Amino acid sequence: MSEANQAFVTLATSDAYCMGSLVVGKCLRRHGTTRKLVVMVSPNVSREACLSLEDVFDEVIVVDMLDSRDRAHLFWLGRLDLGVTFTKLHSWTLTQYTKCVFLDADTLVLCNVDELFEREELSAAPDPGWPDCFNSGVFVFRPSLETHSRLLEHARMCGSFDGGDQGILNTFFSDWAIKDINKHLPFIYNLSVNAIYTYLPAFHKFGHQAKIVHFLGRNKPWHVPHKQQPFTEVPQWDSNRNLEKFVNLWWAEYYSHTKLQENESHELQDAEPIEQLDMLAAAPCSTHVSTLPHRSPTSAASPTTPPPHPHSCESVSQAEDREEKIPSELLGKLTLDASSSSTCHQLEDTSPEPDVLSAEDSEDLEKSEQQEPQAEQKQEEEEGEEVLGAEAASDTARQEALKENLENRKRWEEGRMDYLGKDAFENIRLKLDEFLT
Ligand SMILES: O=c1ccn([C@@H]2O[C@H](COP(=O)(O)OP(=O)(O)O[C@H]3O[C@H](CO)[C@@H](O)[C@H](O)[C@H]3O)[C@@H](O)[C@H]2O)c(=O)[nH]1
Ligand SMILES: [Mn+2]
Repeated sequence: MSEANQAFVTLATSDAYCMGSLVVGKCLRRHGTTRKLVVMVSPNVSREACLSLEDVFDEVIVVDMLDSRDRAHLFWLGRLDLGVTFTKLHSWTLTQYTKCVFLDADTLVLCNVDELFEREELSAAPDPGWPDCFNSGVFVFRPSLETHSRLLEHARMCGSFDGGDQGILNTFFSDWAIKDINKHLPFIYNLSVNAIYTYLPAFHKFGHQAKIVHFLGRNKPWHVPHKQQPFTEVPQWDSNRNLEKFVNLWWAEYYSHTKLQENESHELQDAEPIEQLDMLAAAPCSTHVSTLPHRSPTSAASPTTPPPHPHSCESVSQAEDREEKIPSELLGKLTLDASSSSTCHQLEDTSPEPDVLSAEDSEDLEKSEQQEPQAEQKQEEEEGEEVLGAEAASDTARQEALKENLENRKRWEEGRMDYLGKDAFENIRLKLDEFLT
């Protein structure tokens, strides 16, 4: 089978996710893939973002946005924003290729992974949350219009149990868990960063073999301000330091040159992943990564001096609310309209609302929507109460605790959250859960 008919595919439906797609393309190039690189973008993605992607990808293909609008299930997933992942199903329309490997925009490829093309549809790694399901951030598939329409029909008839593509794909390729072990990709091809927290000993033992890291979950590397020190406040968290290395590596890829100078030395060219990580841990955050040549040798999308991070003063939700944009230094001035609904194809009938949106679900959903700000406030109050209640010993301690609490609050209000530590989504969710039960 010809390698020319095979491609890596990724997807971005916003300029923020384009940052991730750009990194996916850059790291695949740098590790010398022989396959084509394709990115699907939705029509609302800015021209500047598309131009930047064109420097790295062989094809930038505009596809209609598909949104499940299945808020009930997305609520349980904790990610109301993921209805648009239905757009991933359009990957099956890329019939100019016979076999493809899909990579989420929040993945980081650490070495050459072309061997994935030896696998068959549908090969994927287990999901860390429910290992009998596969994670749809990395999977091998065969484009086919027939499969595409069957998938859409399946979505329409059955909906998705998580409101996103992963739910549909798992019920469509429902024998994945038991039928053929060759379709189980090793976890090192889709190492979710939360596994660093949930099974740190395994990460110590096997982490150095990782080939693709997946920043699964609400927090993405582009939310962590470049050069900020989000990890130093909890130095005892070994897992955070590991995560920091991956995030630094992601930024190094992001700022890497896409242009190859003849005979240029390649600082990080295809080194062993763990060596790269060590190097990056020691190197300043502005480390530049040189890339391998690709089809556009005269283009240079990245600046030589890294621009400041665009959202260093915003919370994840603030940033998401107003649709993040790629740094203008990199992509020029952006004029992204946050509302993409006009170009958004909904699967109106897809969401099995009458069947699946039980009264209880709706109530919970409404409750969460109404109470989120209150919950946040209560969280702050509780934090204060916990701290204040714990001391009671001396006024000085009380004042210090109060001061710290106020500082935390100020940091939060200024958008300087510790996303990967105290203010991690998991911690906030715990507080919300406490509040809601
Ligand atoms: O606004 C969005 C949201 C997602 N995506 C694309 O869809 C992918 C999946 O979204 P992501 O935020 O990466 O989801 P995860 O945190 O990885 O969550 C899990 O759940 C999702 C919904 O089922 C699956 O798509 C993921 O593969 C699975 O890992 C992204 O990487 C992008 O390629 C966009 O382009 N725009
Ligand atoms: Mn993902």
